[in-house]
Amino acid sequence: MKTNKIGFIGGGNMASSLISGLIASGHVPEQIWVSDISPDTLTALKTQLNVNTSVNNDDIINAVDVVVLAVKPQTLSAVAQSIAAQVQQKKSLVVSIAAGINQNSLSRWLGADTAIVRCMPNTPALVLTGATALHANDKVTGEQRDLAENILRSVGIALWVEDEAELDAVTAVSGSGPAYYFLLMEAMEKAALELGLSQETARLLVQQTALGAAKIALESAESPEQLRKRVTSPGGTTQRAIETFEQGGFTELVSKALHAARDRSIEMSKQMENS
Ligand SMILES: NC(=O)C1=CN([C@@H]2O[C@H](COP(=O)(O)OP(=O)(O)OC[C@H]3O[C@@H](n4cnc5c(N)ncnc54)[C@H](O)[C@@H]3O)[C@@H](O)[C@H]2O)C=CC1
Ligand SMILES: O=C(O)[C@@H]1CCC=N1
Repeated sequence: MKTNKIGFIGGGNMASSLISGLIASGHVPEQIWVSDISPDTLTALKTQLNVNTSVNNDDIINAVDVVVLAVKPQTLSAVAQSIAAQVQQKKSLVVSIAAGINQNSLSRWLGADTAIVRCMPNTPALVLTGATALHANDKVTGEQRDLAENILRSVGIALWVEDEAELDAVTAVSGSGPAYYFLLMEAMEKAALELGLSQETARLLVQQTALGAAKIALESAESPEQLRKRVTSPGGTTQRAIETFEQGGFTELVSKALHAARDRSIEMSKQMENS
Protein backbone atom coordinates (compact mmCIF):
# COMPACT_ATOMS: atom_id res chain seq x y z
CA MET A 1 0.00 0.00 0.00
CA LYS A 2 1.31 3.49 -0.88
CA THR A 3 0.73 6.24 1.66
CA ASN A 4 1.58 9.64 0.17
CA LYS A 5 -1.39 11.96 0.11
CA ILE A 6 -1.88 13.22 -3.40
CA GLY A 7 -4.23 16.03 -4.45
CA PHE A 8 -5.46 16.92 -7.93
CA ILE A 9 -6.78 20.34 -8.82
CA GLY A 10 -8.91 19.65 -11.89
CA GLY A 11 -10.51 16.22 -12.26
CA GLY A 12 -10.82 15.95 -16.07
CA ASN A 13 -9.39 13.53 -18.65
CA MET A 14 -5.78 13.55 -17.59
CA ALA A 15 -6.39 13.63 -13.84
CA SER A 16 -8.85 10.74 -14.03
CA SER A 17 -6.35 8.74 -16.12
CA LEU A 18 -3.63 9.38 -13.53
CA ILE A 19 -5.92 8.65 -10.57
CA SER A 20 -7.19 5.39 -12.10
CA GLY A 21 -3.61 4.37 -12.76
CA LEU A 22 -2.51 5.29 -9.24
CA ILE A 23 -5.31 3.20 -7.72
CA ALA A 24 -4.63 0.27 -10.05
CA SER A 25 -0.98 0.38 -8.98
CA GLY A 26 -1.74 0.24 -5.24
CA HIS A 27 -2.53 3.78 -4.04
CA VAL A 28 -5.56 3.71 -1.78
CA PRO A 29 -8.42 6.03 -2.86
CA GLU A 30 -8.65 7.42 0.71
CA GLN A 31 -5.21 9.03 0.17
CA ILE A 32 -6.27 10.79 -3.03
CA TRP A 33 -8.10 14.14 -3.11
CA VAL A 34 -9.60 15.91 -6.12
CA SER A 35 -11.14 19.35 -6.54
CA ASP A 36 -13.02 20.60 -9.56
CA ILE A 37 -15.44 23.41 -10.31
CA SER A 38 -17.82 20.84 -11.79
CA PRO A 39 -19.87 19.01 -9.13
CA ASP A 40 -20.87 16.44 -11.78
CA THR A 41 -17.22 15.62 -12.47
CA LEU A 42 -16.60 15.19 -8.74
CA THR A 43 -19.67 12.98 -8.30
CA ALA A 44 -18.49 10.75 -11.15
CA LEU A 45 -14.98 10.48 -9.66
CA LYS A 46 -16.37 9.75 -6.20
CA THR A 47 -18.74 7.09 -7.56
CA GLN A 48 -16.26 5.42 -9.89
CA LEU A 49 -13.02 5.72 -7.93
CA ASN A 50 -14.13 6.43 -4.35
CA VAL A 51 -11.61 9.29 -3.93
CA ASN A 52 -12.09 12.32 -1.64
CA THR A 53 -13.57 15.29 -3.46
CA SER A 54 -14.18 19.00 -2.88
CA VAL A 55 -15.24 21.99 -4.93
CA ASN A 56 -12.77 24.02 -2.88
CA ASN A 57 -9.15 23.95 -4.12
CA ASP A 58 -7.82 25.11 -0.73
CA ASP A 59 -9.32 22.02 0.97
CA ILE A 60 -7.12 19.89 -1.25
CA ILE A 61 -3.90 21.74 -0.47
CA ASN A 62 -4.53 21.40 3.26
CA ALA A 63 -5.07 17.67 3.01
CA VAL A 64 -2.14 16.51 0.88
CA ASP A 65 1.67 16.20 0.54
CA VAL A 66 1.74 16.98 -3.17
CA VAL A 67 -0.62 19.04 -5.33
CA VAL A 68 -1.01 18.09 -9.00
CA LEU A 69 -2.27 20.95 -11.16
CA ALA A 70 -4.46 19.31 -13.81
CA VAL A 71 -6.53 22.16 -15.20
CA LYS A 72 -6.35 23.43 -18.78
CA PRO A 73 -3.35 25.67 -19.55
CA GLN A 74 -5.69 28.64 -20.14
CA THR A 75 -7.14 28.24 -16.61
CA LEU A 76 -3.86 27.62 -14.82
CA SER A 77 -2.80 31.22 -14.25
CA ALA A 78 -5.95 32.06 -12.29
CA VAL A 79 -5.93 28.76 -10.37
CA ALA A 80 -2.24 28.98 -9.48
CA GLN A 81 -2.49 32.57 -8.27
CA SER A 82 -5.58 31.75 -6.20
CA ILE A 83 -3.78 28.92 -4.32
CA ALA A 84 -0.35 30.62 -4.05
CA ALA A 85 -0.70 31.86 -0.46
CA GLN A 86 -1.81 28.47 0.79
CA VAL A 87 0.90 26.60 -1.15
CA GLN A 88 3.56 28.93 0.28
CA GLN A 89 2.25 28.58 3.81
CA LYS A 90 2.15 24.78 3.57
CA LYS A 91 5.41 24.61 1.57
CA SER A 92 3.63 22.15 -0.73
CA LEU A 93 5.31 20.40 -3.61
CA VAL A 94 3.43 21.39 -6.76
CA VAL A 95 3.42 19.19 -9.87
CA SER A 96 2.06 20.80 -13.03
CA ILE A 97 0.99 18.62 -15.94
CA ALA A 98 -0.12 21.55 -18.12
CA ALA A 99 1.20 21.70 -21.66
CA GLY A 100 3.04 24.87 -22.62
CA ILE A 101 3.28 26.47 -19.17
CA ASN A 102 6.90 26.92 -18.20
CA GLN A 103 8.66 27.07 -14.84
CA ASN A 104 9.02 30.87 -15.07
CA SER A 105 5.27 31.36 -15.27
CA LEU A 106 4.57 28.76 -12.58
CA SER A 107 7.06 30.38 -10.17
CA ARG A 108 5.68 33.84 -10.91
CA TRP A 109 2.15 32.69 -10.06
CA LEU A 110 2.94 30.32 -7.16
CA GLY A 111 5.85 32.19 -5.55
CA ALA A 112 9.58 32.18 -6.26
CA ASP A 113 10.33 29.77 -3.37
CA THR A 114 7.78 27.15 -4.37
CA ALA A 115 9.08 23.68 -5.20
CA ILE A 116 7.69 22.92 -8.64
CA VAL A 117 7.95 19.86 -10.85
CA ARG A 118 6.71 20.46 -14.35
CA CYS A 119 5.91 17.31 -16.24
CA MET A 120 4.30 16.01 -19.39
CA PRO A 121 2.39 12.75 -18.99
CA ASN A 122 0.05 11.10 -21.48
CA THR A 123 -3.36 9.42 -21.33
CA PRO A 124 -2.12 5.78 -21.47
CA ALA A 125 -1.43 6.39 -17.75
CA LEU A 126 -5.01 5.11 -17.48
CA VAL A 127 -3.81 1.63 -18.40
CA LEU A 128 -0.45 1.92 -16.60
CA THR A 129 1.50 2.39 -19.82
CA GLY A 130 1.96 6.15 -19.58
CA ALA A 131 5.12 7.98 -20.62
CA THR A 132 6.09 11.06 -18.62
CA ALA A 133 9.04 13.41 -18.69
CA LEU A 134 9.66 15.61 -15.63
CA HIS A 135 11.63 18.76 -14.90
CA ALA A 136 12.30 20.10 -11.39
CA ASN A 137 13.08 23.69 -10.42
CA ASP A 138 15.95 24.35 -8.02
CA LYS A 139 13.63 24.50 -4.99
CA VAL A 140 12.71 20.81 -5.30
CA THR A 141 14.52 18.58 -2.77
CA GLY A 142 15.75 15.07 -3.54
CA GLU A 143 12.89 13.63 -1.50
CA GLN A 144 10.33 15.71 -3.41
CA ARG A 145 11.88 14.61 -6.71
CA ASP A 146 11.41 11.00 -5.63
CA LEU A 147 7.82 11.69 -4.60
CA ALA A 148 6.91 13.27 -7.95
CA GLU A 149 8.73 10.53 -9.86
CA ASN A 150 6.98 7.80 -7.84
CA ILE A 151 3.55 9.22 -8.68
CA LEU A 152 4.24 9.30 -12.39
CA ARG A 153 6.20 6.01 -12.40
CA SER A 154 3.24 4.23 -10.84
CA VAL A 155 1.36 4.82 -14.09
CA GLY A 156 4.13 4.09 -16.61
CA ILE A 157 7.67 5.17 -17.38
CA ALA A 158 9.02 8.46 -15.99
CA LEU A 159 12.18 10.22 -17.18
CA TRP A 160 13.81 13.45 -15.98
CA VAL A 161 14.98 16.14 -18.38
CA GLU A 162 17.53 18.65 -17.08
CA ASP A 163 16.87 21.17 -19.87
CA GLU A 164 13.30 22.41 -19.53
CA ALA A 165 13.13 23.20 -23.25
CA GLU A 166 13.09 19.46 -23.94
CA LEU A 167 9.57 19.34 -22.52
CA ASP A 168 8.30 21.14 -25.65
CA ALA A 169 9.63 18.26 -27.75
CA VAL A 170 8.32 15.69 -25.25
CA THR A 171 4.86 17.26 -25.52
CA ALA A 172 5.01 16.89 -29.30
CA VAL A 173 6.22 13.27 -29.14
CA SER A 174 4.59 11.48 -26.22
CA GLY A 175 2.13 14.02 -24.73
CA SER A 176 0.20 14.41 -27.97
CA GLY A 177 1.51 11.12 -29.39
CA PRO A 178 -1.39 8.83 -28.44
CA ALA A 179 -3.64 10.96 -30.67
CA TYR A 180 -1.36 10.33 -33.67
CA TYR A 181 -1.64 6.57 -33.22
CA PHE A 182 -5.43 6.89 -32.79
CA LEU A 183 -5.57 8.93 -36.01
CA LEU A 184 -3.72 6.15 -37.84
CA MET A 185 -6.08 3.60 -36.28
CA GLU A 186 -9.09 5.67 -37.38
CA ALA A 187 -7.74 5.89 -40.92
CA MET A 188 -6.90 2.17 -41.09
CA GLU A 189 -10.33 1.26 -39.73
CA LYS A 190 -12.02 3.46 -42.33
CA ALA A 191 -9.96 1.91 -45.12
CA ALA A 192 -10.69 -1.60 -43.83
CA LEU A 193 -14.43 -0.85 -44.07
CA GLU A 194 -13.91 0.40 -47.63
CA LEU A 195 -12.16 -2.90 -48.37
CA GLY A 196 -15.28 -4.77 -47.26
CA LEU A 197 -14.51 -5.83 -43.69
CA SER A 198 -17.21 -5.48 -41.04
CA GLN A 199 -16.89 -2.74 -38.42
CA GLU A 200 -16.22 -5.28 -35.69
CA THR A 201 -13.57 -7.15 -37.65
CA ALA A 202 -11.90 -3.94 -38.81
CA ARG A 203 -11.67 -2.53 -35.28
CA LEU A 204 -10.36 -5.73 -33.73
CA LEU A 205 -7.72 -6.25 -36.41
CA VAL A 206 -6.53 -2.64 -36.21
CA GLN A 207 -6.37 -2.67 -32.39
CA GLN A 208 -4.56 -6.00 -32.15
CA THR A 209 -2.12 -4.99 -34.88
CA ALA A 210 -1.28 -1.74 -33.05
CA LEU A 211 -0.76 -3.67 -29.81
CA GLY A 212 1.37 -6.31 -31.53
CA ALA A 213 3.52 -3.71 -33.30
CA ALA A 214 4.07 -1.76 -30.05
CA LYS A 215 4.92 -4.91 -28.10
CA ILE A 216 7.36 -6.24 -30.66
CA ALA A 217 9.02 -2.81 -30.92
CA LEU A 218 9.46 -2.69 -27.13
CA GLU A 219 10.63 -6.27 -26.72
CA SER A 220 12.90 -6.56 -29.74
CA ALA A 221 16.44 -5.19 -29.91
CA GLU A 222 15.80 -4.19 -33.53
CA SER A 223 14.97 -0.65 -34.66
CA PRO A 224 11.52 0.21 -36.07
CA GLU A 225 13.16 0.38 -39.51
CA GLN A 226 14.51 -3.18 -39.17
CA LEU A 227 11.17 -4.44 -37.87
CA ARG A 228 9.38 -2.76 -40.78
CA LYS A 229 11.71 -4.47 -43.21
CA ARG A 230 10.86 -7.85 -41.65
CA VAL A 231 7.22 -7.34 -42.63
CA THR A 232 8.06 -6.01 -46.07
CA SER A 233 8.60 -8.87 -48.51
CA PRO A 234 10.31 -7.63 -51.69
CA GLY A 235 7.68 -7.03 -54.34
CA GLY A 236 4.88 -7.88 -51.93
CA THR A 237 1.86 -6.16 -50.47
CA THR A 238 3.57 -4.19 -47.68
CA GLN A 239 6.11 -2.73 -50.10
CA ARG A 240 3.26 -1.45 -52.25
CA ALA A 241 1.62 0.16 -49.21
CA ILE A 242 4.86 1.67 -47.86
CA GLU A 243 5.69 3.13 -51.27
CA THR A 244 2.23 4.65 -51.36
CA PHE A 245 2.77 6.22 -47.92
CA GLU A 246 6.17 7.60 -48.94
CA GLN A 247 4.87 8.96 -52.27
CA GLY A 248 2.28 10.84 -50.20
CA GLY A 249 5.07 12.41 -48.11
CA PHE A 250 4.35 10.40 -44.95
CA THR A 251 7.73 10.86 -43.21
CA GLU A 252 7.87 14.58 -44.01
CA LEU A 253 4.27 15.00 -42.87
CA VAL A 254 4.99 13.33 -39.52
CA SER A 255 8.03 15.57 -39.08
CA LYS A 256 5.95 18.64 -39.96
CA ALA A 257 3.22 17.64 -37.50
CA LEU A 258 5.65 17.12 -34.62
CA HIS A 259 7.42 20.40 -35.34
CA ALA A 260 4.02 22.14 -35.35
CA ALA A 261 3.14 20.60 -31.96
CA ARG A 262 6.56 21.54 -30.52
CA ASP A 263 6.22 25.10 -31.86
CA ARG A 264 2.72 25.40 -30.39
CA SER A 265 4.08 24.36 -26.99
CA ILE A 266 6.76 27.09 -27.22
CA GLU A 267 4.17 29.62 -28.42
CA MET A 268 1.84 28.79 -25.50
CA SER A 269 4.73 29.17 -23.01
CA LYS A 270 5.64 32.58 -24.44
CA GLN A 271 2.04 33.79 -24.46
CA MET A 272 1.65 32.81 -20.81
CA GLU A 273 5.02 34.28 -19.82
CA ASN A 274 3.98 37.61 -21.33
CA SER A 275 0.44 37.58 -19.95
N1 LIG B 1 -5.38 15.23 -22.31
C1 LIG B 1 -4.12 14.86 -22.50
O1 LIG B 1 -3.80 13.94 -23.27
C2 LIG B 1 -3.03 15.57 -21.78
C3 LIG B 1 -3.27 16.73 -21.07
N2 LIG B 1 -2.25 17.35 -20.41
C4 LIG B 1 -2.52 18.55 -19.65
O2 LIG B 1 -3.40 18.19 -18.60
C5 LIG B 1 -4.19 19.33 -18.26
C6 LIG B 1 -5.65 18.90 -18.16
O3 LIG B 1 -6.07 18.47 -19.44
P1 LIG B 1 -7.37 17.58 -19.59
O4 LIG B 1 -7.48 16.65 -18.43
O5 LIG B 1 -7.33 17.03 -20.96
O6 LIG B 1 -8.50 18.72 -19.47
P2 LIG B 1 -10.00 18.60 -18.95
O7 LIG B 1 -10.74 19.77 -19.48
O8 LIG B 1 -10.53 17.22 -19.22
O9 LIG B 1 -9.87 18.76 -17.37
C7 LIG B 1 -9.68 19.99 -16.72
C8 LIG B 1 -10.60 20.00 -15.50
O10 LIG B 1 -10.32 21.17 -14.73
C9 LIG B 1 -11.54 21.60 -14.17
N3 LIG B 1 -11.42 23.01 -13.75
C10 LIG B 1 -11.57 24.13 -14.51
N4 LIG B 1 -11.39 25.22 -13.74
C11 LIG B 1 -11.08 24.78 -12.49
C12 LIG B 1 -10.78 25.43 -11.27
N5 LIG B 1 -10.76 26.77 -11.17
N6 LIG B 1 -10.52 24.68 -10.19
C13 LIG B 1 -10.56 23.31 -10.25
N7 LIG B 1 -10.85 22.64 -11.39
C14 LIG B 1 -11.11 23.36 -12.50
C15 LIG B 1 -12.56 21.38 -15.27
O11 LIG B 1 -13.89 21.36 -14.77
C16 LIG B 1 -12.10 20.03 -15.83
O12 LIG B 1 -12.76 18.94 -15.19
C17 LIG B 1 -3.96 20.39 -19.31
O13 LIG B 1 -3.17 21.41 -18.75
C18 LIG B 1 -3.22 19.67 -20.42
O14 LIG B 1 -2.28 20.50 -21.06
C19 LIG B 1 -0.99 16.83 -20.38
C20 LIG B 1 -0.70 15.69 -21.05
C21 LIG B 1 -1.68 14.98 -21.83
O1 LIG C 1 -3.27 18.83 -26.80
C1 LIG C 1 -2.78 19.29 -25.77
O2 LIG C 1 -2.49 20.51 -25.73
C2 LIG C 1 -2.49 18.40 -24.59
C3 LIG C 1 -1.04 18.34 -24.28
C4 LIG C 1 -0.57 17.01 -24.73
C5 LIG C 1 -1.80 16.29 -25.02
N1 LIG C 1 -2.84 17.05 -24.91
